[in-house]
Amino acid sequence: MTFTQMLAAASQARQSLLCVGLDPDPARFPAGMTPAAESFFDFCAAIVDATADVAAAFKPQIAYFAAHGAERQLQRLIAHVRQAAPGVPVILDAKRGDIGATARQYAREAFERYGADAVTLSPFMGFDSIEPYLDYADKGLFLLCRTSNPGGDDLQALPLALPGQPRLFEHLAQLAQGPWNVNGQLGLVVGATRAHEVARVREMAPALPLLIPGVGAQGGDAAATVRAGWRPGGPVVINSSRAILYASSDANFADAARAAALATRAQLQAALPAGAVL
Ligand SMILES: O=C(O)c1cc(=O)[nH]c(=O)n1[C@@H]1O[C@H](COP(=O)(O)O)[C@@H](O)[C@H]1O
Repeated sequence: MTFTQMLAAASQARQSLLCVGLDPDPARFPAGMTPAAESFFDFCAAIVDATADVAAAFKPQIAYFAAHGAERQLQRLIAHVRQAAPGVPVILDAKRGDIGATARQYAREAFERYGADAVTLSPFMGFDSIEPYLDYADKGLFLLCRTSNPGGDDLQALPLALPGQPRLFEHLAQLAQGPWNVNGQLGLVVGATRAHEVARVREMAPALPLLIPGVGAQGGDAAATVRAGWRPGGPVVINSSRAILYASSDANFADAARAAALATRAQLQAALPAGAVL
């Protein structure tokens, strides 16, 4: 099964477009939970258990683990997702990008060490920095395209001296939809804070899966994002991390996370066109 098929099956089974982001910040752990390495697993596993039937995907952000030496906890967590939410894909958010020889090591890290189903990549170094990941033909590769942060404008919005003068992110969407997508593994990251550009990316890349972060804590418009990005045959998965993880800082944090995830899923579903089938 390819990553895209896996994502579609999970999205259909859970009637959900929601990706639950796993960004464990010890400064925000609930009362009574220590910042010890084990807590990274305990906290995230509780969130996974509470949202296992709501999430179409989980997206652990590797820096939140690696910065605290908690890589083993990330490995345990991904194994836990397999048990608690079978069939739900894990998107490892690593935003890697390097020369081919080094990229090969990053690919091995994502897919062999962690066993992720997909990874986020920075395409800034060009196609040969993506190529080593293509050897893992059943895995998904989400290329940063039009990111949610304000500084995304600095480079991504620059017009290129190419026919039609596409902006950098538009050109990238074309490459990912076309010549770079040799195994059909590519998807794009587009920020929910830029709903009108989600629509533009969808126009340039009608069939690619879109990973859309930026709802919740970053204030993106969840409904506008779905309307702009979802098409039959053009899947989307919309990530929310902090708004779910830290919905409560008390002992009831997992129940609060579940409530936040259910509310977000409902909001995303309500924005689908009438008669849409996931
Ligand atoms: O690739 C990403 O996931 C990503 C791309 C982007 O453009 N913006 C963005 O916020 N992200 C990630 O998505 C998550 C957003 O977290 P919240 O703002 O807490 O929902 C973080 O893990 C970010 O690193």
